[in-house]
Amino acid sequence: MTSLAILGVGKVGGETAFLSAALGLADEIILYDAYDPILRAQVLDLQHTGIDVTVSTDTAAMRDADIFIFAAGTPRTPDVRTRADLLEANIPVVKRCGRHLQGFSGVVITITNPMDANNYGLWKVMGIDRRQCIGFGGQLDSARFACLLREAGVPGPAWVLGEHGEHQVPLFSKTGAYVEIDEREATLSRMRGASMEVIRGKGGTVFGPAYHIAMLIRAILEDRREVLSCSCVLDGEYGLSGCSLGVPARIGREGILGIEEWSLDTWEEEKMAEAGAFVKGLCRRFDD
Ligand SMILES: NC(=O)c1ccc[n+]([C@@H]2O[C@H](COP(=O)([O-])OP(=O)(O)OC[C@H]3O[C@@H](n4cnc5c(N)ncnc54)[C@H](O)[C@@H]3O)[C@@H](O)[C@H]2O)c1
Ligand SMILES: O=C(O)C[C@H](O)C(=O)O
Repeated sequence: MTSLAILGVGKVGGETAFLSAALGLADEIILYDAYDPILRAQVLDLQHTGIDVTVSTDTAAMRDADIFIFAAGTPRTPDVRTRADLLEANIPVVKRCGRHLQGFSGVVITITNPMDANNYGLWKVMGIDRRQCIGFGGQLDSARFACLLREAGVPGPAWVLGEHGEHQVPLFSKTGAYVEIDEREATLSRMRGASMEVIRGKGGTVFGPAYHIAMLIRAILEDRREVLSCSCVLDGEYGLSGCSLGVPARIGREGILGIEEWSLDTWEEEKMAEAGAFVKGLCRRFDD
C-alpha cells in the first residue's frame, strides 16, 4: 500500500491531495492542518469525489507514510516582497513539524517558503539522511522559464537551478541559443515576478505547483530515476555546503539518488555562487 502524508492542506496542500487522488498516485492520503475547519472541509471534498482512495487524518500514521509533503505555514500576499521574508514566520512551523517526524524513513518533499532554507531546516530537525529531503520549486521555475523561452522563440530545454526565489539561476547555456547578458537579466527579472502576478490575481499559486509536485511524487513512487531540478542539501556539490539549493537531481524510490554536476557558463556560475551565499545565510537560522 502506498501512503502519502500532507501536512498543511490549504491551497497547495489541498490541490496536491486532490491531484494525487485523481491520478491514482496513492492508496492512502493522510491529511493534517492546524486549522480544523479547513482540514475537515478538505477531507469531505476529497471524499465527495468518490475516488477510490483512503482519506485519513491520523497524524500518528504520518510517520509510516512513503512520502511526507510539508506545505504548512504562511504564504506570500502581495505585500510580502520575497519568499525569504517568510522565514521568521515559518521557522517555528518547520521546527514543530520536523520534531514530530524525527527519524522518518520515507521521502520528504518541502513546499513551504522559503523552501530551500526550510528543506535544510527539516533535514536538520528530523535528523535523517539528506537524500530523503527534496525541496520543491525548481520544476515550477523551469516551467515558467520555458514559457518565456517559447515566447522568445527559443526551443529550450529550460532548466532553472539555484534558489526558489530572487536568486534563481536560469541556465541559458542549455537552451541551444546564444542569449546576451542584458537579455538574460531582463528574463530573470520577469521570472522573479511570475508568481506574484498569480498571487495578486487569485490569492496564491495552485495549479502550477500542484501539477509539478504530483509529477515529483510519481517520479519517486514509480522509481523513475529521472533528473529534475530539486533543492538538495549540499555537501560540496557546486562548491557549496551548509545549505539546500536547486540542482539537477536524479529522483527515485529512495529520494535523491544522485546530484549531477553540470558545467555552467561564467554568468551562471556567478549567479549560483550568489544563490548559495544568500541561502546559506538563511539556513544559519536553523543551526541553533
Ligand atoms: N515551493 C513552491 O513552489 C511553492 C508553491 C506554492 C506555495 N508555496 C508555499 O507553500 C506554503 C503554503 O502555501 P498555501 O498557498 O497552500 O497557503 P495556505 O495558507 O492556503 O495553506 C497553508 C496551511 O498551513 C496551515 N498551517 C499553518 N501552520 C500549521 C501547522 N503548524 N501545522 C499544520 N498546519 C499549519 C494553515 O492552517 C493553512 O491551511 C507557503 O509557504 C507558500 O509560500 C511554495
Ligand atoms: O511565489 C510564491 O510565493 C509561491 C511559490 O513559491 C511559487 O513560486 O509559486
